[in-house]
Amino acid sequence: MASLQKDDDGFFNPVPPPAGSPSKDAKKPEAAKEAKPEDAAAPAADRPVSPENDLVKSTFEVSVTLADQQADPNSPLFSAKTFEELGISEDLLKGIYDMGFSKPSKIQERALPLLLSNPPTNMIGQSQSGTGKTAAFVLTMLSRIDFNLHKPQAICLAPSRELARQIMSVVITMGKYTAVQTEYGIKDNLPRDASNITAQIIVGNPGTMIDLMRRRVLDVTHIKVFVLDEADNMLDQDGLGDQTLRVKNLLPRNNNAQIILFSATFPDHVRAFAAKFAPSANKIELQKEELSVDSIRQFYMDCRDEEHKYDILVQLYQLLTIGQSIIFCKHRHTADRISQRMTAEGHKVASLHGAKDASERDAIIDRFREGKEKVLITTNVIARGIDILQVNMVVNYDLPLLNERDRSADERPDIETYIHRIGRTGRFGRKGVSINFVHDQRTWAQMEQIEQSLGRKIIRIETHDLDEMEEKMKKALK
Ligand SMILES: Nc1ncnc2c1ncn2[C@@H]1O[C@H](COP(=O)(O)OP(=O)(O)OP(=O)(O)O)[C@@H](O)[C@H]1O
Repeated sequence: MASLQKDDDGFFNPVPPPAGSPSKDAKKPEAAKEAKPEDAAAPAADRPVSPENDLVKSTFEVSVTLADQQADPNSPLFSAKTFEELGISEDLLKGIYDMGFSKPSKIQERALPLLLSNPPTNMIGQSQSGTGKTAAFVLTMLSRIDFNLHKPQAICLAPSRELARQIMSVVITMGKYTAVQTEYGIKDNLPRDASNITAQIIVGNPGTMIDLMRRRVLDVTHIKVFVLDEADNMLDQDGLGDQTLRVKNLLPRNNNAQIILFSATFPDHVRAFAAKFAPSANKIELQKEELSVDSIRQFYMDCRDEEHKYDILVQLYQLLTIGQSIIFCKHRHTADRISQRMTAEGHKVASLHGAKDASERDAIIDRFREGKEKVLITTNVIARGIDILQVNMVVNYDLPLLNERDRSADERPDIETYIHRIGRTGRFGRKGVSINFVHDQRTWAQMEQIEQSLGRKIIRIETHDLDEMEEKMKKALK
């Protein structure tokens, strides 16, 4: 939890367009309405695929089945409708098709008509990781603002700097046929003596947003839409809850902004607060057993001790670098130490956490996004929201525990953070693998609790049999 709170810092760096960002003249795919499997592969073409490489190839091939998944009523990617039928403006439709989207996902199909209807109604929306929630709230912000009014009209808050930058890149890409103007509410983006923000959409972190509002750099008189991405985390009293509430309380008393909360998880202890925060909201909820995505195969490896965990990670290096991988540790110093050791032993890895300065953080995530680094060793700082399609493996070097959120002695696993961490792979129908390292009775029991909570089997992989390991991975990614 500590790392999540400390994310709201650093310097502004321009966001590179997301990998595979649209070409200027791109049009709606001809066969969008009746996408054939081959057509569906187009959105994934941004990934650096080497055809001679089995694992990457199989990950690539899975995207070919996207059209099938979007036609399966049981899939979270299913939709019976087209984007045209959801009431989206022409300019925004062009932006969407430029991004290679041909059909909405389930959450987009269900949420967009509710989000766009008048009078505006609040929304609490839940959908599995990687199923397209960002597009739903970004399209709402872009649909509701008056482009002729040069005042802030939509605020979007996210828990980390990295996620705010990613959301902004979606706003810019989707809104490229509109006259939208945007500004960051992330630390050190604006000079201290900045005057009034005239941009319409502001995306950032709550600490900086409070500062901008208090200093009246951010005039909130005209705010019509207020979005919380990763809303359960943004509202959690053990997380960013206080700061988020302060942002809301700084909006004018009579302000009727549409409040939109999205997340893949809404644990019981934040549900009541969420309902108070977004009164009379339309609600889209998941059942407990729907929380984790089928396309992510979950494994565990039984290590002897802490040192053995490191050895196994090194042995896994070849598999980790076939696509891209994210390794989650509990502490920043663990992430740094592993990264330094592996680097000294000749492996190419990067580490990212909240203690690094912001310009460095931006450079590290950008390099990873561009595929220049293949292995990223990190903390919970990027457990949520980060969308990098080519990530096909996540390793929980340390399992996430509740005591990282509330600094208590609570050694139970943090199920929500686990769901978000493994959700960095298996994005929008792609296959992915997660591996948990356990090394003693305690961590074993914690993993069993995760297994029980999610109602899913976590499969053992032997630590001494690299061939078996590779075999299982290949099968999982097929
Ligand atoms: N309709 C669509 N067709 C094809 N791709 C889509 C569509 N909607 C979203 N995507 C892509 O799916 C990926 C996942 O979307 P997004 O990041 O919005 O997921 P999310 O639901 O917010 O996940 P998380 O809970 O992890 O934050 C992105 O790469 C996005 O561009």
